[in-house]
Amino acid sequence: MAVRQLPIPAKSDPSIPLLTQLSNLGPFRGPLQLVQTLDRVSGIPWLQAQSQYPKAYWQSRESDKELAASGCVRKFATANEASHCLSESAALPLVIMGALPFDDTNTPGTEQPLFFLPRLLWQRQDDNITLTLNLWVDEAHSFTDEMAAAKDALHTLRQPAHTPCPPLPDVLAVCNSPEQASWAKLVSQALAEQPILSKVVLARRQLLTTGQPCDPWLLLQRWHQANQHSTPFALQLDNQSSFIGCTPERLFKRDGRQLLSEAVAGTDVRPKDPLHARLIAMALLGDGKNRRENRIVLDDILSRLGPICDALSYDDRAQVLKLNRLQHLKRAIHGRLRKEICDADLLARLHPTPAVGGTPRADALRFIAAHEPFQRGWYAGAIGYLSHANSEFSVAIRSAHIEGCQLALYSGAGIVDGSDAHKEWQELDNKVATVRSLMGQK
Ligand SMILES: C=C(O[C@H]1C=CC=C(C(=O)O)[C@@H]1O)C(=O)O
Ligand SMILES: [Mg+2]
Repeated sequence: MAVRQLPIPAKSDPSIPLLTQLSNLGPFRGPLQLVQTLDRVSGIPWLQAQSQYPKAYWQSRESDKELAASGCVRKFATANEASHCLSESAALPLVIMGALPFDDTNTPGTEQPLFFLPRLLWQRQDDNITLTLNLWVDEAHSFTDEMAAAKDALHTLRQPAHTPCPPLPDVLAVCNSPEQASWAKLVSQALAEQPILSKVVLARRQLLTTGQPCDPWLLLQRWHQANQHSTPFALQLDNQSSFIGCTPERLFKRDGRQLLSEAVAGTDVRPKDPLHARLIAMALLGDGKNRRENRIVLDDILSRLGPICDALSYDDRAQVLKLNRLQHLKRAIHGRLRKEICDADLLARLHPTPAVGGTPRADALRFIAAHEPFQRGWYAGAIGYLSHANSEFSVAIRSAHIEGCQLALYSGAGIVDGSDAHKEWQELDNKVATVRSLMGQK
C-alpha cells in the first residue's frame, strides 16, 4: 500500500477545532490526521457517548496512556497488514487498535482478528488529551467520500452525559459451564495427559442473567476503580454486544526496539488484612505448583523471544503482583528486538502464552478445543494498540461478554502437576470475585 501525501492547505493545528480544519482541507492522497486538544474529560464516558462502531478502549496499567477509538477508516485482515501499513506511513503517528480472539486461526463461525485505524481517536498521554480525526484517500476511497464520512463523524460526535451513576442491574440467575463435577473430570483428564501436556489452562464461563441489560461502560468504570493497577479494556463491534475486562497481565510492550513482556501465572487470594496477605504472598513464592505454573510461562516466552531479540533478560526471582482480591507470581522479561521484527511477529510468537493456553502449545490448544464446553471468543485473547513508535497488548483475561441481559464472566486456571480440582475451582471463583461483588454477588 504506497502512501503518498500531497501538500495540504493547512497544517493540523490542535488549537483549531476539527470541523474548521476539515473545512479548510484541499484534495490530498494517502492518510491524513487532523488533531484537536480537549479539556479534561474521561475516556470511558467519552467513548460511551459515541455512536460509530467499532469501538475499542484500552488504558495502560500505569494509567499514563489511554485510548478510546470510534468508527473505522481502514480495517486490516491481519496484524501483518496493520504492521505493514504503519511502516509505510511512518511519518504520521497513526495508531491502530487491535484485538485477537483466543483462537486466532480464522476458524469459521468464531471471532476473527480485528485491526482498525479508527475514524476518531480520543487519546490521553499523561495529562494531555487530544482528539484525532483520521482520513485516507486512495483508489477505492475518493476525496469527496472521505470528506463526507469525516464530516458525518464530526456531526455525530457527542459530549459525555453527566448523569448520576445508576445502580447495576440485579442478577436473577447464575449458570456455570462446566459445572463443578464436569470440571473435576476435565482436570483429571488433563492430568492424565502428563507429562506430555505439562500445562493446560482450563476455563469456565459463568453466565449471569440480569433483570435489565447491564451497561458495559458503567461496569467497566467500577471494575477499574476496584482494580487500579490493571488494564481496563473494551471492544464493541456493534451496539448489540460488548467485551470488557480489567486485566493484570501484559502480553508485551514495545518502545522503539525495547521490549517488555512478563509471565503472570500462579495465584492465591489477597485478604484485606495486610499481615495475612503477606503470609499468603510468602507461601505463594515458595509453593511448588504455583512456581511450576509461572516457570512454564516464563520459559515459553523466553524461547519465543530468544530468536528475535539481540538481548534478553528476566527476573531470576518471582515478584508478587498484588491485586484487589488476588495475588499472582510475576516475572518481568526485558529484550531488545532485532530491527526487522514488527508487532505482528510479536503477536504471532507470543499469543497464546501458557498463561492462557498451555505447553506444548499445539497439544494444549487441541485439548482445550476438544474438551472445553464453550467457545472462548475474545476471552484469553490479546487486546491493545500498535503504532510505528510503540505498541502494547494485554492478555484479555478477567473479562466479560455482555449481550442484553446475559453477562458471561470468564476465568481460567493453569492445570499442572500438583493441581487439585477443588482448589482450582476455588481459584476460578476467586478470579471473578471482584466483578461478581460489583454485581451484588458474594
Ligand atoms: C487464565 C486466567 O489467569 C491466568 C493468569 C494468571 C494466573 C493464572 C493461574 O494462576 O492459573 C492463569 O494462568 C484467568 O484469569 O482467566
Ligand atoms: Mg493457577
